[in-house]
Amino acid sequence: MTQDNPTRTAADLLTGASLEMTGKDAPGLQEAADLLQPGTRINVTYLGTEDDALRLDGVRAVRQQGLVPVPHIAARRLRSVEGLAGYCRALAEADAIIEVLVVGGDPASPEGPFPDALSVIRSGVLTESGVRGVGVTGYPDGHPAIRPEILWAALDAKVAEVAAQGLEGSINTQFGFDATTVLAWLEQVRERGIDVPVRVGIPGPAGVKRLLGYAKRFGVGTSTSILRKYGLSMANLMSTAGPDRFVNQLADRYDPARHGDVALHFYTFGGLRATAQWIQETRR
Ligand SMILES: NC(=O)C1=CN([C@@H]2O[C@H](COP(=O)(O)OP(=O)(O)OC[C@H]3O[C@@H](n4cnc5c(N)ncnc54)[C@H](O)[C@@H]3O)[C@@H](O)[C@H]2O)C=CC1
Ligand SMILES: Nc1nc(=O)c2c([nH]1)NC[C@@H]1CN(c3ccc(C(=O)N[C@@H](CCC(=O)O)C(=O)O)cc3)CN21
Repeated sequence: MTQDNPTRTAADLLTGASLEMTGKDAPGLQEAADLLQPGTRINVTYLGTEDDALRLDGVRAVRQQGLVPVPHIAARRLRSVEGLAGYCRALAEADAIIEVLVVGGDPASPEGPFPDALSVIRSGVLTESGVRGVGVTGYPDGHPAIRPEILWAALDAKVAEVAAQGLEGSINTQFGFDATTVLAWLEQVRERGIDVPVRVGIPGPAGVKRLLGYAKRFGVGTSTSILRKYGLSMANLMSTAGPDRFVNQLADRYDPARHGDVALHFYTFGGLRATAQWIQETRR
């Protein structure tokens, strides 16, 4: 430990952490809200299994709790420009168009006019709706269907476009289980000259079976050694695994000079209260 690189604790790193929910988690948010710091950002996903009405339920629930909604927009799921504009209008009416996260979207081919996040940002619809901040995604583990050089080029282009529109940029990463991979990826991001804040995605405490299922679905690395380091037991699928070790490792080795502005983002996978509780206990 040197004076210009003081050791951080997990509690330090948890300041300003954000959480993620789906539209149907709206009732669950009520049970978690009392555990969250005022002003906590809550992302509301844009799943193919939900519609705008359900997503808006989630967004409104966030507002009702005095928290800050960060709605997601999945480019490839949008059917039309009007559909995007309509969703943005509804968000504005719900006083929820402060910051959005634009993701590519999982459909193998686009369902409408937007093949990627960049085309949504370029459309100008977001700025016309009054958005001030736009987040984009990052992939410390890579993406199963997209080559790394494509991902890096897309990241450069999106961050540049967001800045050119005078918006506040940020990067939200896919969840992962390996702090070493995340730190190496952060160094690469900064070496490219990208200096926007990064929210490092991690799963909240959840059942092992569920975590592994989502990891497989989204192409997140789960080698035996990574899982062991994370503290997740493959031998006990019925157990629960929390991000304790991951967050401690990240806090130990985080160096602002090399990794830049970093916060944490929790994928709650249906466990909003469990995650909120974990954050509260770890911040103590
Ligand atoms: N929270 C969430 O919902 C998250 C979703 N994702 C998913 O990761 C994928 C990539 O997203 P972004 O980095 O925002 O990409 P992007 O929109 O910036 O696109 C980057 C490049 O990959 C291509 N691409 C995008 N999605 C694709 C797909 N599903 N299949 C094949 N090629 C695709 C695009 O055409 C473009 O060339 C998307 O499928 C996105 O939904 C990733 C992280 C979190
Ligand atoms: N490529 C990619 N696509 C995504 O859609 C995606 C990611 N990555 N990374 C993580 C986030 C978080 N995601 C999710 C997906 C589903 C639930 C969810 O709550 N699902 C319900 C029902 C699904 C089930 O029964 O399996 C649940 O109760 O778990 C939560 C977050 C989707 N997300």
